[in-house]
Amino acid sequence: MNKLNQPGPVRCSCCSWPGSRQAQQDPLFPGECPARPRGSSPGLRVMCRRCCKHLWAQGCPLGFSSHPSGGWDGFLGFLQSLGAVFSFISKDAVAKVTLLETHRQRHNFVSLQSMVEQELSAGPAALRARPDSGCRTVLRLHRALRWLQLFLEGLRSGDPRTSVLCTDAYNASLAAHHPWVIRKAATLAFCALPSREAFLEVMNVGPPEEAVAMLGEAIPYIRDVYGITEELFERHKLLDLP
Ligand SMILES: CCCCCCCC/C=C\CCCCCCCC(=O)N[C@@H](COP(=O)(O)O)[C@H](O)/C=C/CCCCCCCCCCCCC
Repeated sequence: MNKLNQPGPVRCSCCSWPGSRQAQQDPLFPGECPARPRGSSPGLRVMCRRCCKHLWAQGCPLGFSSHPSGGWDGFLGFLQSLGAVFSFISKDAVAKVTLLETHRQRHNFVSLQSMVEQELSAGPAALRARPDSGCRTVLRLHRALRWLQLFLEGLRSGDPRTSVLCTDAYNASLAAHHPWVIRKAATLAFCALPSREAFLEVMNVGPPEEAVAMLGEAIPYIRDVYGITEELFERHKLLDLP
């Protein structure tokens, strides 16, 4: 039976995220993530989950639930598997995802858009004064997503120097928003990154050329997700939340 005609929630066959009613009624809703990788790497499953533009744009509950069906757990596990040198990064990511998940459950947000609307309802000044708002937390992860996009584009290009790729991606995205000490610590950590082969292998989608092909499919979705968030935050003047 067509997934759109099924009673109950439609689930992405890739990540099992249950689509919202709005998403289910949308003829564009694919019922599965178009960036579905063929392998089972937690890191890439997460990338895939997070990069389904339909789910994100049309009702994915913020798109970064830490619930197993939400996807972040896998990526964070991947980050943690990189070792102690990356723990200050993974701890920050875990803290931010946990905060967002708490907000999502408390307020029943069904989408990024609904979170922005709700948090702005008290006025922009009140939102700017909140150190724990969902919007400022999403903004930090949104900037990290830009890093991810640039880094994966570099990996796909064939350049074997992962540390250089990572540093360049960082300098073109997150670095401008970090104090000196964080920039130094991040740049040092990047020196400990595994090789390009190891990255492609951990994606677990087969030989390197298949992993590269999968990146070619997934990166456009990352760009879309980034663009959707950027446009939303720009429209509401939230791109410089302190
Ligand atoms: C809406 C977007 C959803 C999806 C986003 C997915 C992005 C996945 C990419 C990377 C995961 C790492 C997440 C790191 C988040 C860093 C956020 C940040 O900028 N935090 C700083 C500011 O926070 P506040 O103090 O204002 O609350 C914080 O000071 C930073 C702490 C740690 C250093 C962060 C360095 C980030 C380097 C990112 C590269 C990750 C390297 C992984 C190697 C595979």
